[in-house]
Amino acid sequence: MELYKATLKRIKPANTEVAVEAKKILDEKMKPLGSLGKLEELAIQISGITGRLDNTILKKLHLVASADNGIVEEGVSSCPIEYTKIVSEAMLSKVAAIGILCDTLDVDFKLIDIGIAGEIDRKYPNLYRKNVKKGTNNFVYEPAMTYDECIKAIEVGISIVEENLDYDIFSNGEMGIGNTTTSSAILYALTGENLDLIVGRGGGLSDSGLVKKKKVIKDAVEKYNLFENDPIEILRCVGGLDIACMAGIYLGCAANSKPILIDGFISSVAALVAQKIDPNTVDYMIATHRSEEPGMVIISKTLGRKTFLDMNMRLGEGTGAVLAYPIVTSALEVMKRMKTPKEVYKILG
Ligand SMILES: O=C(O)c1ccc[n+]([C@@H]2O[C@H](COP(=O)([O-])O)[C@@H](O)[C@H]2O)c1
Ligand SMILES: Cc1cc2nc[nH]c2cc1C
Repeated sequence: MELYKATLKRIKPANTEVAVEAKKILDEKMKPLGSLGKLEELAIQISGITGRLDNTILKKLHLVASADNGIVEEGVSSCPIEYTKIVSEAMLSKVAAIGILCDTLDVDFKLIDIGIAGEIDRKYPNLYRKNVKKGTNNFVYEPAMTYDECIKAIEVGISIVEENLDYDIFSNGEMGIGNTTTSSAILYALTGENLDLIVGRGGGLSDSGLVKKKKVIKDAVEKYNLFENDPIEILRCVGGLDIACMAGIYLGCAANSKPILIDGFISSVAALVAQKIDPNTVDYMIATHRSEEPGMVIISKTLGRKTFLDMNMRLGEGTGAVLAYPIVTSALEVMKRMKTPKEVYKILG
């Protein structure tokens, strides 16, 4: 609880003066005003985040939070429950998508067991063993976790960012069968939007499964009286340990002036939780790809951040976020290396 409270005290808005200065520098380059579109926006945002005009991304860290969800007992996922553990190990062994993308794009990768039900017996150098609980409770019958468990998972996210402050930029993702149900429930409680616009098929749910998924979400949000409730109460009643940990990662990045790339649906819902805890956290977040889950439209509107990749992806793991690294890196290189017309004339004699 102490780390959570102390971190909230340290979160400040990004530096708008430096962002304005960055825009001025970009406007002077040899190009029509604003013609590099999103690349310019990214360079300006990152300048505001770090408070510097000479940003280089050398070290990139991708964090995946893995956890099981008790709500899967209700038949809300088509995926085998043991996949949370098996796919997590596949990621660590670099045979699942995210391990391969991180390898390809020179991104360091660490996985956090924040609540996997099974035990990972093998040794992995990049595994954080921070299990708070062996999967959450089924929220149909009781809150997914206690207040203390929820704060503990958030604090793990914060402390892992703080252990890795030698990195220039972070990204996150998750693995957890059933987590499109927990994230949809949070999104519903936070926004009160139409359930049909929020709830999707996740890993590939049947028609009858989808009806059940909407019903358990609606019933739980009403039962626990979550509309307009405090974000921690929403998170602990119907959320997941993976989402709590990612919310902590966003808070940790904001408190330490580090940019963080958001991934798809679940990672974006965790971003909304962090936004609700402190709206200034959004200054440090970079939305990347539009997941195919239907609720992404409402998330973008609520977060006020537009995605720039549309790859028809809905895997999770942070795959969309990691694909954005070359674009973000390019934005900073352009800002640093492009010249003004005067400089170009001088160079070319
Ligand atoms: O990130 C996304 O946008 C996304 C959309 C749909 C599914 N997923 C992944 O699929 C799993 C959850 O699906 P489900 O149907 O079990 O709730 C979980 O491991 C997520 O990483 C991820
Ligand atoms: C195979 C598989 C891989 C995943 N990676 C993230 N979520 C996943 C869900 C499934 C089912």
